[in-house]
Amino acid sequence: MHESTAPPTALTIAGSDSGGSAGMHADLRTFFACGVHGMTAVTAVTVQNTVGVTGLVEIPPETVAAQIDAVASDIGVGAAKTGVLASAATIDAALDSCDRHGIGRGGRTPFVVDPVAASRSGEPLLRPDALDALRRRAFPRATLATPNLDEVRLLTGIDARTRGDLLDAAKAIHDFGPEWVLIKSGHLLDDPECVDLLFNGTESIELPGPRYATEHTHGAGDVFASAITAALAKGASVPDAVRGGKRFVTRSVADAYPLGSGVGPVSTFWRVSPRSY
Ligand SMILES: Nc1ncnc2c1ncn2[C@@H]1O[C@H](COP(=O)(O)OP(=O)(O)O)[C@@H](O)[C@H]1O
Ligand SMILES: Cc1ncc(COP(=O)(O)OP(=O)(O)O)c(N)n1
Repeated sequence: MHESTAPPTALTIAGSDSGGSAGMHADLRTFFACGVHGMTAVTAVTVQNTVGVTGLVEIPPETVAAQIDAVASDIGVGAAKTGVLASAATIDAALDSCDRHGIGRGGRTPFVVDPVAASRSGEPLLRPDALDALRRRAFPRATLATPNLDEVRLLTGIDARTRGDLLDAAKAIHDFGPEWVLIKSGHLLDDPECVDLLFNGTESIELPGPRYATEHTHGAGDVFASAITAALAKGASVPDAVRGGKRFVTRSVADAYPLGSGVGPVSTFWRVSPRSY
């Protein structure tokens, strides 16, 4: 009998998107494209398409924890990331399980906290009580936190409007306890480029990238965090994983495609089926 070696593994603790553009769907497609076996702990089911989110049903917190326990105890988790965490109760249950399995700072397994708070069309994906739980439980365990500028505003009150404001934003998030912080610049619409900032309390690294004139960027943040998580699962350092993730998401935005009548997704299959360049 032929047995091959198992690939690296990564876990996403996230919500589903019925439209297939964001959330755990984007995460799994990115893990696949990066050669990593993807696993899921589903936190919420969203009713979502390219126009917006019209419903969200939370999975019971104990079921979220049970999913993490099931895959960590049997398959093993090379790296983990979060997406929609829904509520304080889900964050507490998920972080208790992560603690049991050495996921996050102080453990063996790198942990990327993407503090998704709302859909791009503005519908909340997080209960208000979850913001404090993110600060109290999730960030102190994070190897890397990856907020966008709306999430920075919600979590810190800092309203970053130019590239020059990103370091203050990174410092404020870093104060909550993650080892590294990645501030994403996609929402700086007046900036001709998309230059993100990586910070660890002493070192700050700029991640340059072009800004493409496309409205189809649904799922960009999920794809970025998942590509980073996949690289961490393969053993990359945080700066190398983030540089690789930036290349991956930039190419994904370059190949973004229209879908439905609203905002289309970034492409996660450009390595298999490239459209541009
Ligand atoms: N129009 C664009 N062209 C190129 N890169 C983009 C564009 N919009 C966003 N990005 C990049 O996609 C990644 C996700 O950024 P952002 O949109 O800020 O996060 P989120 O999807 O969580 O709101 C970042 O690396 C950002 O620089
Ligand atoms: C279920 C679900 N999870 C996350 C998001 C948000 O996706 P993200 O990539 O962070 O942001 P946008 O690129 O869509 O702005 C979502 N919509 N649904």
